[in-house]
Amino acid sequence: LTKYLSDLEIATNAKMQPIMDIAKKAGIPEEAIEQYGRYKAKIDVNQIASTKKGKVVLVTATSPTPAGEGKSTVTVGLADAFQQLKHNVMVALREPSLGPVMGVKGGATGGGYAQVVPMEDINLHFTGDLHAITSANNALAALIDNHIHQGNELNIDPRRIIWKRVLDINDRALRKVTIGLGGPLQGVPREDGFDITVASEIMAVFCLATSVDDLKQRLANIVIGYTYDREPVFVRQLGVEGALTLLLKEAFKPNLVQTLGGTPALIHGGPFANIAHGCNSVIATGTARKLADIVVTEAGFGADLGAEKFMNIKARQSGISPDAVVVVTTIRALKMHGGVSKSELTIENAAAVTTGIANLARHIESVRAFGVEPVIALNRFVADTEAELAVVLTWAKENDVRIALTNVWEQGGKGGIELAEKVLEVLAKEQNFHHLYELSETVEQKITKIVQKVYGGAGIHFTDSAQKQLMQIKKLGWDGLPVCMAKTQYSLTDQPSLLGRPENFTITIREIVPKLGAGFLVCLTGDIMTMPGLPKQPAALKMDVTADGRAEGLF
Ligand SMILES: Nc1ncnc2c1ncn2[C@@H]1O[C@H](COP(=O)(O)OP(=O)(O)O)[C@@H](O)[C@H]1O
Ligand SMILES: O=COP(=O)(O)O
Repeated sequence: LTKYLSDLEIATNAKMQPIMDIAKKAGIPEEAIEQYGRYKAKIDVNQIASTKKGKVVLVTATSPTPAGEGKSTVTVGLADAFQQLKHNVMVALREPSLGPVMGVKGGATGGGYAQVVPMEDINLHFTGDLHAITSANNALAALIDNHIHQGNELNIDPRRIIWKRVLDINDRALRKVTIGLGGPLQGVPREDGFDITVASEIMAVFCLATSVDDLKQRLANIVIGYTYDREPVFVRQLGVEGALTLLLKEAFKPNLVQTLGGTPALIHGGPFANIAHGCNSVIATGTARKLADIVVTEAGFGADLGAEKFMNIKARQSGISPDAVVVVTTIRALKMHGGVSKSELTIENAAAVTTGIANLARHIESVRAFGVEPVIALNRFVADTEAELAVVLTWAKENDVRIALTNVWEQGGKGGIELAEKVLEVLAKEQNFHHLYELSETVEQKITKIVQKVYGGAGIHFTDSAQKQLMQIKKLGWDGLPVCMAKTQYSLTDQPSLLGRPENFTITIREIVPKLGAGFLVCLTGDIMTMPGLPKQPAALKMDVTADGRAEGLF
């Protein structure tokens, strides 16, 4: 195989335009731009007066392999293709978490010649937003424990605090901890635990808030736990929503960078889609819509996760509904769903593609359940053979689904022209977007609809503790909220090893966590973890800094 440059080498060799030129291209007024060096800036959205509402193209995927199937790559390449076709286009992406960067999956800045740059900055500390979110989350945790230590006026039951600390690193050793040890001066001992920052409700609030004031109100509404009388305790009762907002107000401004093709890109917020809602911030997508005729954005993992939550949570709260949906799939993912082991995914196996295409079919049906027409982006890898590609291209034609063989990783925007043309066909038609459920339906009905119409399963089961939590949620009147399913990304079921297109299965809800600041109920299924662990060979092992100060091993 031809020696391909790494993502980092391509990004490092690229000649970036000064961010002020990118901002000008995007139509952002100078007074709105707060530069962070020559190639990054934060945008004061209050200085953008435009009332335009550009069309939104949501990029999702089929159930992925651990490496991911190319949503970020296709998002960037498709936007560059629209730009080559002379459309006024912007990208809206989530910010990478250091969890996957140092762990299994790697970065989230696309790949090959379809990347956002400067990829090294974006994949590491960027403009500090994730650190700000971590600090705000942990400041709240410290303020809760201090309240208890100083006399516990609110009568908080230390055994029923649901607010956890966070860290933006995969660290299984922190999943369950005991704090306050060492005697009366060290606080009040209790069990605690850490989630990864991108699972924090602060991240969700940050991504769903429409203004600083809305951010503050949402922070005030966060439930941190319950009193000894089982009454909920809100942040506002601690009187710290102002401090938390102060810690977040600069981070709350979306970040402007560029693609390798010079397309303006806003990157802001980064919730995972398996344990959180998986969409970049409303303020970034909303701002991009004010500036561009077409906004290409993505939601995490497969259509059963990020896309479902985009439709039922982000679109419902923000009014930003998709005008087209791109479903990214790959020969390797379909082979995996056709029963091929991960170590053999580069070996030709058209028959396995034929079997695994059932997973793609399921996701196409799911997108159509929301009244939006999907376009398949068959993201081509060098190992793909004509016979394997033909299986998918033929299936799409026989099933009347638009499809484009997409080569943006190798060619940048040029490799996405056919995809852009197919998406433009959909954008030219009125869509009949609708949510999957009404908020007035019961929590059980909402989850059942997702299981049946998106996962393809039969029904749901609540564990005893989840049943008790549901009863309390109903008693407190919180059951009118949408649900945010926390489920494995590998399977349509809650069992990671059940691939392909399982049917007649039940999803088990083991815990329900009310997130009143974000405005949804997180329903944890199977063994999903909100603090992932590092793998045997973390990506960190390949990272280094050369003698002349250059990064190495960043993908
Ligand atoms: N066509 C392709 N050929 C080779 N590598 C690719 C291709 N598309 C994506 N990749 C690589 O696969 C990984 C996952 O891509 P990414 O766009 O991050 O997926 P997702 O956003 O769906 O998680 C990245 O390392 C990216 O560089
Ligand atoms: O939340 C997960 O997002 P990716 O699919 O981009 O890894």
